[in-house]
Amino acid sequence: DTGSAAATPIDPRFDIAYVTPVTIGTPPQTLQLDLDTGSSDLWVFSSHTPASQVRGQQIYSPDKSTTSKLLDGHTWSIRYGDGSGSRGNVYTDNFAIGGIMVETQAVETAEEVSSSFTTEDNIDGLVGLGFSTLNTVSPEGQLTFFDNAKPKLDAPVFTADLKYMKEGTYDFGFIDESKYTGEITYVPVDTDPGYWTFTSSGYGVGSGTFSSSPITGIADTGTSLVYLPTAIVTAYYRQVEGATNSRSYGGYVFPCNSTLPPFVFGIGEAKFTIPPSYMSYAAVTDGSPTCFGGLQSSSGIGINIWGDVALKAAFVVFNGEEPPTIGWANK
Ligand SMILES: CSC[C@H](NC(=O)[C@H](Cc1ccccc1)OC(=O)N1CCC(N)CC1)C(=O)N[C@@H](CC1CCCCC1)[C@@H](O)Cn1ccccc1=O
Repeated sequence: DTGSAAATPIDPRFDIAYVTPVTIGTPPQTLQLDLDTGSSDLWVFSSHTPASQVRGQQIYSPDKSTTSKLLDGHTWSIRYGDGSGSRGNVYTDNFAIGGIMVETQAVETAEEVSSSFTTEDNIDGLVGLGFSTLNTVSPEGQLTFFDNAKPKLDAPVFTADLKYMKEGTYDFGFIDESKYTGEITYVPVDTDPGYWTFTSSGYGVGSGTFSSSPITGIADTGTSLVYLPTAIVTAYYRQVEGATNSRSYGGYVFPCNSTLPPFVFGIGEAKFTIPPSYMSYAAVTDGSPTCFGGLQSSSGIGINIWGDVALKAAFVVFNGEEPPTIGWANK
C-alpha cells in the first residue's frame, strides 16, 4: 500500500503546528491530528474528555464505532516538552491515514487534557511517529501507526514535505520523486531512547563560513521551532540588529523590520538553507513590532530539536528499515 495526506498549518499567521485528517472506527469518524515524530502515543479528544476541557475539537466516540474494543485495564499519561499533557484509557479500532488502514490500532482516549490542548481548538489529538519504545501505555506499551502499517506498505518509509504557511503532505510507503530536487542524503538514526535522532554535519550563518561541527538532535514534526546549542544561537543573533535574549518573552526576539541572515545546516556533504522568512517566526503578540526567532537555545531542554522551521526547508524521509535512517533532500 501507499498513501498521502495533507499537512495543514493550524494558524494562517505562523506555522505553529500542522494537522492531518485521519479516520477512526466504523462508520469512520474524521479527526484532525498533529503527526509528531517527537512522541509515540496516538491519543485523541474523546467522549471520555470532560465537556469543560473540550472547546470545538472533534471527538472520537468509541461507543459509536462497531469495531472499537476497550483495551481493559490499560491507561496512558504523557507530558510534552512545552509542559502540556494528557492522560486516559485505551481502545483498539480501525484507524487510517491517507487510505492506509490499520485494523487494530491502539487509540488512546483522553480523560484529561491540559489547558493548552483545550485552547488549541484546531488540534483533535496527536499521532506519535517516534519509535514505539516511547509509548506510555501501561501495563503493555502499544505500537505506533507506522509500526502497525509498515508490513503493508510498499516500502517501510514515510516522508514529510512541510511547507511555509501552506499545505504540505505526509506520504506513507513511497518516496515521491516530484517532491524534491537533487539527491536524498541519508544519515544514521540512533533510536535510543526512541526519537529520530541524527547528527548534522555543521552550520553556517548567512554567507559566513560553514562550521563543520557535529550537532546531534532529533527531527521533530511536533515542535514548531529549531532548538540548538547556545553557541550557535548567539552566533546567529549576533548578525541581527537589535536582537536580545528576552527573559519575558522566553527567547531571542528582535525588531520585526530587522534584516535576518539565512541559517544553513549540513547533512553529510549536503547543505540546507532556512530562509530569513522562516527565521522570523512570528510577532510576539498580534501587531507587535517585536518578533520571536525561529531559532532558539536548547540549553533548557537537554536535547537539540530540528522542528518545523528546519523540516519545512527540506523533503525528509523517515526510513523505517533496519537499521532506520533519515534522508534529507532540497526542494
Ligand atoms: C521544546 S519541545 C516544545 C514542543 N512544543 C512546541 O513546539 C509547541 C507546539 C504547539 C502546537 C500547537 C499549539 C501550541 C504549541 O509550540 C511551542 O512551544 N512554541 C511555538 C510558539 C512559540 N511562540 C513558542 C514555542 C513540544 O513539546 N513538542 C511535542 C509535541 C507537541 C506537544 C504540544 C502539542 C503539539 C505537539 C514533542 O514533539 C516534543 N518532545 C520531543 C522530544 C521529547 C519529548 C517531547 O515532548
